[in-house]
Amino acid sequence: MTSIFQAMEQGDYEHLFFCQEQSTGLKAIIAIHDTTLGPAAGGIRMKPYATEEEAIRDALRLAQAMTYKCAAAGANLGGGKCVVIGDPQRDKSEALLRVLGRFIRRLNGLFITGMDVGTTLEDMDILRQECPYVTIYSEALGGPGDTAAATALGVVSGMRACLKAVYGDERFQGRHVAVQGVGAVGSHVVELLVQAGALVTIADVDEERVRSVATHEQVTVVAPGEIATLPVDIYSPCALGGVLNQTSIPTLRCEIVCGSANNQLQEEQDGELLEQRGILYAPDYIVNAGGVIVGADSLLPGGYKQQRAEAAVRRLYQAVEQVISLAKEQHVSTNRAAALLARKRIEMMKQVRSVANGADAFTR
Ligand SMILES: NC(=O)c1ccc[n+]([C@@H]2O[C@H](COP(=O)([O-])OP(=O)(O)OC[C@H]3O[C@@H](n4cnc5c(N)ncnc54)[C@H](O)[C@@H]3O)[C@@H](O)[C@H]2O)c1
Repeated sequence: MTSIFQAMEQGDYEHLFFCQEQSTGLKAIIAIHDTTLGPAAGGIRMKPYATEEEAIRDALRLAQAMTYKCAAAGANLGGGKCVVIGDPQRDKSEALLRVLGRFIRRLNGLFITGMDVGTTLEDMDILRQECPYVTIYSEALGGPGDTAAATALGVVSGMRACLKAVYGDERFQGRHVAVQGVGAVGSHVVELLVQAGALVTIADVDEERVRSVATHEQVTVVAPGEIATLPVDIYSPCALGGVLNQTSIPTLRCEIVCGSANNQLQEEQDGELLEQRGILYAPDYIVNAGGVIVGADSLLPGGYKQQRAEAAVRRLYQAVEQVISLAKEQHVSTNRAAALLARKRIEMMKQVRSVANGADAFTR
């Protein structure tokens, strides 16, 4: 890696914090990318990184991705990430989590957080004892609880915006959706689609999962290898990343791709391949932002309120609508339009901030 300051300068990062505590073995890095739109939001990832450099790189990369996610999703949040160096099975302890909570509390709301790979909702409950800036925690403690349902609501709101753009009608009646992966998010997506009157086909490598979800008469099951190429209105990847690539895109037979899986496009240019095929792609990092949006609600006056949080998640409809219209206007793919939209929002608020600073200077 180039020097740390060079890396920060290249990606225009605001802060990089290193947290160390001997008795618990805590070694954590908190990257704050951009707080123009609001406090930096991002989860806590715990992984046995091979080197410190790898951990720093991951924190920087993921924090930047969060800036774009929040901005494009219309949230008033910036981007950050915390990575903890260690094996979650072996090295995680209550004391380590509480110390980390204290470090995050010291940042005074600059960074708000929840779980990610290697951390759980139970871990967040422990951190929450030390730090009010942990925004995803158990319902029993007054928090939003597991965010899979909110993520699914965001995905289905994104599907509605896509249906409206493609067919001029956002309703699901008579529409056919193929859901790939019916885990935490996918199972909720299926439930919402069934309620809305869609025909749903599902596939999962875990047969137990398939059995538990295929209980409605509107739901049919196919083998995992078949789900992506069904002739459907919407293909919804809710399992793995990289499913949209040079090999898979020519075989798709859907009008819309909209699902929760992270990093669905193997390469940025796969967005153009989808566009050339006339398939509308709802950028994954926008439609799967429901969890982050729900978390931010915990910070509002009176604490977490489910109805208010769900209303905010439903507004992902408008975020997707904006991306679709910007893509048309600029003749770019929807994934490029999402990045443009994110940059536009950040630039707009940077200008507002400079005006505010000017006014402050004047009154002083
Ligand atoms: N949970 C959230 O709130 C959330 C938020 C944002 C993004 N995401 C992303 O959404 C995706 C799903 O998340 P989740 O929390 O539901 O995970 P999960 O592990 O609960 O569910 C994933 C499901 O996909 C199945 N699967 C794996 N490989 C498959 C294949 N080849 N074909 C069909 N099914 C397969 C698994 O058996 C599992 O049931 C992930 O990419 C995740 O990163 C989740």
